[in-house]
Amino acid sequence: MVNTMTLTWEATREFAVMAEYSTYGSVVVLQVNNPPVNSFSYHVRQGLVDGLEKAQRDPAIRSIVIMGKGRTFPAGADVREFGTASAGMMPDLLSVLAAVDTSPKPVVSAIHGTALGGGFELALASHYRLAVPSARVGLPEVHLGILPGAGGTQRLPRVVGVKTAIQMITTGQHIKAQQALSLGLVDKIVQGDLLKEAVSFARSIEGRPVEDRRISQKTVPDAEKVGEVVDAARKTIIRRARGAIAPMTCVQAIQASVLPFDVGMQRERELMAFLMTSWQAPAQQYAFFSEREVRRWSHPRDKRVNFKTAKPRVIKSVGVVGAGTMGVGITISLLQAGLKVVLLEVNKKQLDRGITTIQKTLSQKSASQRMSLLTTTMDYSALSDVDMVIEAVFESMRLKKEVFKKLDSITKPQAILASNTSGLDIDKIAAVTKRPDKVVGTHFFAPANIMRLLENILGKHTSAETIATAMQLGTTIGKVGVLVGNCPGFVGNRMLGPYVTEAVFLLEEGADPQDVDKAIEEFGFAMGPFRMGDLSGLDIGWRGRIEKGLTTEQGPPPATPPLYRRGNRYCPLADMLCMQGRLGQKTGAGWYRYEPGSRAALPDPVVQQMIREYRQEHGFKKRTISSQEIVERCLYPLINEGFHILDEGIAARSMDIDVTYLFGYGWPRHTGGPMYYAEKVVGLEKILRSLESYQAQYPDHHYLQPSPLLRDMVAKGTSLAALGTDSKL
Ligand SMILES: CC(C)(COP(=O)(O)OP(=O)(O)OC[C@H]1O[C@@H](n2cnc3c(N)ncnc32)[C@H](O)[C@@H]1OP(=O)(O)O)[C@@H](O)C(=O)NCCC(=O)NCCSC(=O)/C=C/CCCCCCCCCCCCC(=O)O
Repeated sequence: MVNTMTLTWEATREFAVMAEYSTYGSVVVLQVNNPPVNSFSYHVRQGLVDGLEKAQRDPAIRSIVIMGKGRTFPAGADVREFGTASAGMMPDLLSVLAAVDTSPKPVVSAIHGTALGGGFELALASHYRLAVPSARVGLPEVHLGILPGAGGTQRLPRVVGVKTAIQMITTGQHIKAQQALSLGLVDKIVQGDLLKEAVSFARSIEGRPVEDRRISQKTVPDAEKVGEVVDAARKTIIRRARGAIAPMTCVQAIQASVLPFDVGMQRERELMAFLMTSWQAPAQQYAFFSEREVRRWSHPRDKRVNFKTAKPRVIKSVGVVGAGTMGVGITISLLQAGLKVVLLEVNKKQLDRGITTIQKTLSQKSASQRMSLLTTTMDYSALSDVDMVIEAVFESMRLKKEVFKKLDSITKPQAILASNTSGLDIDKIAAVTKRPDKVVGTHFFAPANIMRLLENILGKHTSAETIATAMQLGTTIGKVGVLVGNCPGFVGNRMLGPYVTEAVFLLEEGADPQDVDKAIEEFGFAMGPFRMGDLSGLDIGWRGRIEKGLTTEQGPPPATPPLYRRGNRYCPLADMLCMQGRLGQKTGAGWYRYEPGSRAALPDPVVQQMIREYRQEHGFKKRTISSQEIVERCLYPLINEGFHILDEGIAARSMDIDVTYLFGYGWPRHTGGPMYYAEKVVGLEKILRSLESYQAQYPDHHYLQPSPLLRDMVAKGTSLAALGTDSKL
């Protein structure tokens, strides 16, 4: 704890600057000035307490307004301070809010931008709340692995009731001003100049008693139903949490809001301490900052490939080639961002289907405006004037080369040509054009209008300007763009290879698809590998293996040992399903069976029988495999591949890999991503020893062979953070 008496004049001046004090007659306005989001770092807290004390001392002051300067009302605690000495320095946020709550002079919070977390808790501790129509409020702490620990779990239910508070806090949703007004969370929506309106409002309530305005003194409206409400919510919250502990801990804190305020606050504090000291909170905070940090991209291949120096081209119109699932999803994303799109599809039926889906998906309100940005065509010459083309045709090198040749001859010379390939060699595609510097991979994830990840692939000749443009496009359309290098499968799908391979080997040894999926889903994935395969279509992988010559439509290539391909162990079970026409959900059967019109994966005795016969034929003895082994056998080889990827410079930093998995593959956020999980949760040495031990048992499973980088890091005690290029430098 720091004794404020010892602080220098310099520091005192800093407090004042971070919470500016101005008077308007009888009204004091305290404006938080801590760009970019006015978070409550230590100096802001001290500035607010100083300002409040000064206002109380001045008899001419009769009311106080708190606002944010610049783009927003405070967006919460300064998360970068968590775990540092400044976080514990007094005054803490709780004492700032206590000073607001107990102020004898009325305090008005005037909200613009986003009042989030501690920011919204400050507003709830105030006696009145005003908001501009575009403002949003919410308590999103659950996404950072914590709870609203500055009274949010106690004050919110006193206004909206336990049921709505549970809903708001466990989802962390942001609420628009109008809805906040109808829930009683703001008192008035003000148009025009917020400062002027807030000062005039503050004058209008001067002299009124503040006691009945204190939310802390109210009781919870649905207090008598608390047990019932919690019981009803529990199952859904636990299912949605997928192993994250924060959501149910938030509920426990909200439950305490029916107790006297001080008792509830004490309970909130204890539960906050529990979460703050868990391993999940730092993991989720790492995920929050990594999502933003990947915007500061660079690549070891070329110094010019760096966000600081590379300038993007301006993109106003985009051509999309292919109106299949991916092309349609990409088109919707582009239209929603207000870009002009020319959608090309050579098959008329497919084009019509695509247009119908686009129309249905765009929100009713803006559909006609967005649709006016769309031109559809079957003729390549309609692409002659676009600034960029994204090709989204079937995943075949031959077809992609054909399309790129056409695009190269038709589009203007400065147009950027992007391929939505999920793993094909971007250099080979670029090689058929006369502008390889303007060719880039833009790997979207299905459904492309929903999934946030955009994996941007840097080819051998891709220019810094081209990659900057692809990264910028991602931001424009609301994606999280990650820059990666070119290799089969890039980062995401390359790491998926060992995961899926090992999952299928587990079937040989005794597991059923549902055993593997259950263990992986209990770990926190939304879907295990077999349910995921059925959803995406088993033919995608099968076609890929056929293209690589690993199998044929009729079975193993001639003169191939059944369980080996090119010297590596191979399990043909997935190929066998495809040969029977079991391609997943779309054919009503894959690893599971599906009732017509249902997506529920049902264990299928036919598959179980097929696996049994296969084990018998190849001499595998069924054994019981624990969930722990399933998780380790599937996830450690995936992580191991991440080390190969770092070693080869395909990803510049481990956080690029983590963000890829968090936003593209449903890796559970509370574990931080595969590389973070390996280092901070399990420990690199344990991962290495497990791989070594499994490799000793299965010497011909080549994915179990530990990466040289992993071995080296364990030997030297190096950390992943020390490996990455510090893009901020
Ligand atoms: C919507 C946003 C606010 C803005 O979005 P956008 O405009 O897109 O901008 P971004 O790119 O997201 O952000 C711009 C930069 O700002 C950085 N940023 C954003 N928010 C924060 C923040 N809260 N802290 C720090 N930095 C922040 C961001 O990284 C960007 O930086 P850069 O440009 O990349 O460098 C959006 O940003 C957003 O949603 N932000 C998060 C909002 C949020 O989650 N708020 C809640 C924060 S947590 C909180 O408020 C908690 C309050 C309770 C504190 C209780 C204290 C008492 C505890 C007592 C118990 C003690 C236990 C002790 C146990 C122990 O340790 O012993």
